[in-house]
Amino acid sequence: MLLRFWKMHGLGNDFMVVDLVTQRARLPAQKISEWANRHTGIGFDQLLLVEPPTHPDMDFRYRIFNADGSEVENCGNGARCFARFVVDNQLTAKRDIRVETAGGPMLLSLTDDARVRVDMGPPRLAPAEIPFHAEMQSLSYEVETEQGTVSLSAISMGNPHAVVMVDSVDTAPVTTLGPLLERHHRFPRRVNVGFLEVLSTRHARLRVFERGVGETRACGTGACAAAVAGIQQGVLESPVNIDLPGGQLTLEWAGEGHSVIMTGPAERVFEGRIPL
Ligand SMILES: N[C@@H](CCC[C@H](N)C(=O)O)C(=O)O
Repeated sequence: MLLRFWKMHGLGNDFMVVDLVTQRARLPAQKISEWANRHTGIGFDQLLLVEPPTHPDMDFRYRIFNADGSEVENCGNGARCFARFVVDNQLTAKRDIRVETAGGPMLLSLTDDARVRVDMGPPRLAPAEIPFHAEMQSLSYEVETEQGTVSLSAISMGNPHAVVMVDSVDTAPVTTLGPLLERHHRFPRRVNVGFLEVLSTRHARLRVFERGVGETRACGTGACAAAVAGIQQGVLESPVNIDLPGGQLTLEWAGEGHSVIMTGPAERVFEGRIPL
């Protein structure tokens, strides 16, 4: 069979998006990592599946697979592409779309300026919910690594994130410390690692070493986690603009118990069919 898909991206974090509402397919992990390959496949950071909901109050189920084939709980840039995909493919006539993910429900809304606003739900800060091994919840934790002791915040946006404050993202050890922390024993389900440089209370820069992928051009959930970490530590204020290598996201957060709101673009690159 030929499987129809769209190639999309949100700030250069790129996706293969497959409609499993009108098509039926089973996609083994090995197939996903073959297609993710940038030399011999389609090339993408994540595969996004659009499925019918399993709960009556939801519009769709949204599933996410990293380039290594592992299924994960959430993807923020993908959520914006998901909204654009279901609207442009006329899978819904709604402008406010409720989706279920393994990381919890999300509300996706198309804005008048062609961007997508996502209610990502509240961040989870209790160590057991991240999951992260720590005796008690704290704004920052000291973690021992082969590169010395690293001070980081640990936050779940449905998926796990570590945020490390740096003086400059240009010189931050993204590709050396990133993989060490990704597989650190204190993060039993591995972790996405963000390096945050604060420029002012409303403006920051971020690079993210993503679990199951490596450094990407942008990470939506990583930007949410970085905004939460910065606001909690009193160095950022909501709303905050975060510059990633692929472009800018706007994040809003009113504090513990409130949802993080992320706004940014979602683009279609091309559509295709691939043998399954
Ligand atoms: N690119 C994403 C996050 C994708 C999942 C992540 N790599 C994980 O393993 O949790 C985003 O935009 O949030």
